Amino acid sequence: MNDIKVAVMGSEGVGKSALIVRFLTRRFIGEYASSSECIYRKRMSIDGRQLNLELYDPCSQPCQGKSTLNEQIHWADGFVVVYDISDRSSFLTAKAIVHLIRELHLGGSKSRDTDSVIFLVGNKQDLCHMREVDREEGQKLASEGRCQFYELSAAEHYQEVVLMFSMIVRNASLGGKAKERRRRPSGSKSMAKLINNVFGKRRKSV
Ligand SMILES: Nc1nc2c(ncn2[C@@H]2O[C@H](COP(=O)(O)OP(=O)(O)OP(=O)(O)O)[C@@H](O)[C@H]2O)c(=O)[nH]1
Repeated sequence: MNDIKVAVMGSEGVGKSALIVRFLTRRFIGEYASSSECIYRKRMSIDGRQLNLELYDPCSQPCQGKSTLNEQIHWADGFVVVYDISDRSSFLTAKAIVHLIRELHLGGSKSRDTDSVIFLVGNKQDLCHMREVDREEGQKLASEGRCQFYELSAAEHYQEVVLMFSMIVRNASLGGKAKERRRRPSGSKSMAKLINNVFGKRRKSV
């Protein structure tokens, strides 16, 4: 079965955990523990193919064994880069992350193949009365960084969140890195071991 690894990235408090929990459990809880990083696992069927999804939720606060941004980028097949539409500084962080992913993961590749594995997400759309980042700015960054763009609310939207995650998983499964792993099954085992060593973290199944 195909393993697909998606990292959810962005600055503190933008709603990374809220989006993941919404996708995995349908619920919006309101407060989420953020003292440890973790990988959530889920089996999915996309286009009739069975996939094992691993979703990485980083820890914004200093914590033991914390992986670096570079490690997260090298680990993942697909990226959800989140900012909060009511917080401009989170948008600037998202911008820096998008550029870093393009440089490190995609090696500056101009191939169309790589265009669809970064999703830029403006979260907390329900706070549009406190908006600090215009939708057009998000769209502009997405087109510069060749990302897909979504504006949504983990608090209020369920279908949109599910659609967004389903699309990134689908695109990541078709991307170059996942394809390469499928061609080299023996390599994938040792890679999984290596990743476990790097992250050395608890895994959750939902
Ligand atoms: N209004 C509103 N609040 C949200 C939304 N998504 C998340 N929040 C709130 O934003 C706060 C931070 O959410 P988290 O999911 O913990 O954010 P995070 O990015 O995982 O934060 P760290 O783990 O600290 O990096 C919480 O109080 C959430 O309830 C949203 O769509 N709308």
